[in-house]
Amino acid sequence: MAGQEKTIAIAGAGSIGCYAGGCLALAGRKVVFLGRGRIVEAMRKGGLRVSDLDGRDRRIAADALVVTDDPATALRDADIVLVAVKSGATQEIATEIAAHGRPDAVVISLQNGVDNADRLRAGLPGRRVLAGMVLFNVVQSPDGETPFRVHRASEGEVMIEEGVDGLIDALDVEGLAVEARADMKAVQWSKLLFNLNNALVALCGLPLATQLADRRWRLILAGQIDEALAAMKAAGIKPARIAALPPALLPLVLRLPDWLFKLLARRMLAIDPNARSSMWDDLQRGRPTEIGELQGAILRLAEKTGAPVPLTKRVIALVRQAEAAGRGPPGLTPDEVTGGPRSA
Ligand SMILES: NC(=O)C1=CN([C@@H]2O[C@H](COP(=O)(O)OP(=O)(O)OC[C@H]3O[C@@H](n4cnc5c(N)ncnc54)[C@H](OP(=O)(O)O)[C@@H]3O)[C@@H](O)[C@H]2O)C=CC1
Ligand SMILES: CC(C)(CO)C(=O)C(=O)O
Repeated sequence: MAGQEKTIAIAGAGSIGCYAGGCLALAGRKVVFLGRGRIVEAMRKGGLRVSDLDGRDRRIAADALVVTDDPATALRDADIVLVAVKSGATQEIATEIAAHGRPDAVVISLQNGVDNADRLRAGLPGRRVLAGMVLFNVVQSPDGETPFRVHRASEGEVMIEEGVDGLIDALDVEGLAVEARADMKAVQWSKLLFNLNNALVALCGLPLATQLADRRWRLILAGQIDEALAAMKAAGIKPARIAALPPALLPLVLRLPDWLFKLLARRMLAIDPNARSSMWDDLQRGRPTEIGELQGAILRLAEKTGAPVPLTKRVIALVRQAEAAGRGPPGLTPDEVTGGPRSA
């Protein structure tokens, strides 16, 4: 696949889709954004602003963008389809790609969770579907800000399953560091460990940097990671190393006192002060969350292996309650999440 002339469709123009698509468009790639309502309207009206924590800040005028809410228009010419919808919309987007996409297009899931690429494969038999994983956070501008802005709020790469020649050349551009991996299942399980914090951020409502700097929250995250690692071990799953720390050391480092954690985990804490988590975005907008794909994946492993996951179950229940209440992030304290004071 020869990179530059390929047409890239962004299936789900939200935080990740607009950031990835924005970087690709700024690098001269042909990009078509498939989105919905609020964001399509904002991009058509005011274009797109793409910024990051390294100080890059670029704008793409509305008339230089191809933005549509029509799947046929977005997908019919695409050589590469980057899927960036939330997990709950995977089935629907697979149906749209099956109906309107080219049979030879390469479809890449950029979604969190361990099952989305497999779901796309099931909905797109005979098509080339690759797993991908985004390791950074993206913050969207508040409603009404013009132009609509997506800001990469932390460091990190995009990892994509290896196997298609020229794909990395087509996608690895300024602001979007893309790397091919042979072990994407293990990468997905490893990213899931980090994503266990999405629910805690959603439940407390604090910015990610503030929440992670507080040991009481880190103890809860460490407890969830302990449960997840034990369930993975019982199921024979070995998460990949995707960060400076090997997965097995994460709980240990998270349990360090604040001063030592801040010293050792500088990269983890190098986050824009406004960044929260994609699950916080969902509660904030009254949308269903991905709790069933994140903590839910650990619960399913536990049910198969018999590994005990009481904290995981409690976090799932609290997020479900918040979804049902529909009043946004509930602003819980660490004790309210655990059901009482917690020991180290
Ligand atoms: N945000 C982040 O920082 C990170 C997110 N991720 C993962 O990336 C994935 C995408 O997350 P994120 O970008 O935050 O999600 P967003 O909700 O910001 O973006 C998804 C967008 O897709 C739109 N959409 C859904 N279905 C369709 C459809 N059929 N046609 C057109 N548009 C559609 C949604 O519209 P509507 O809301 O109207 O349904 C929404 O605007 C998730 O799996 C997430 O976990 C991974 C790393 C970081
Ligand atoms: C990068 C990270 C972990 C940021 O919280 C994320 O994946 C998300 O918000 O979904």
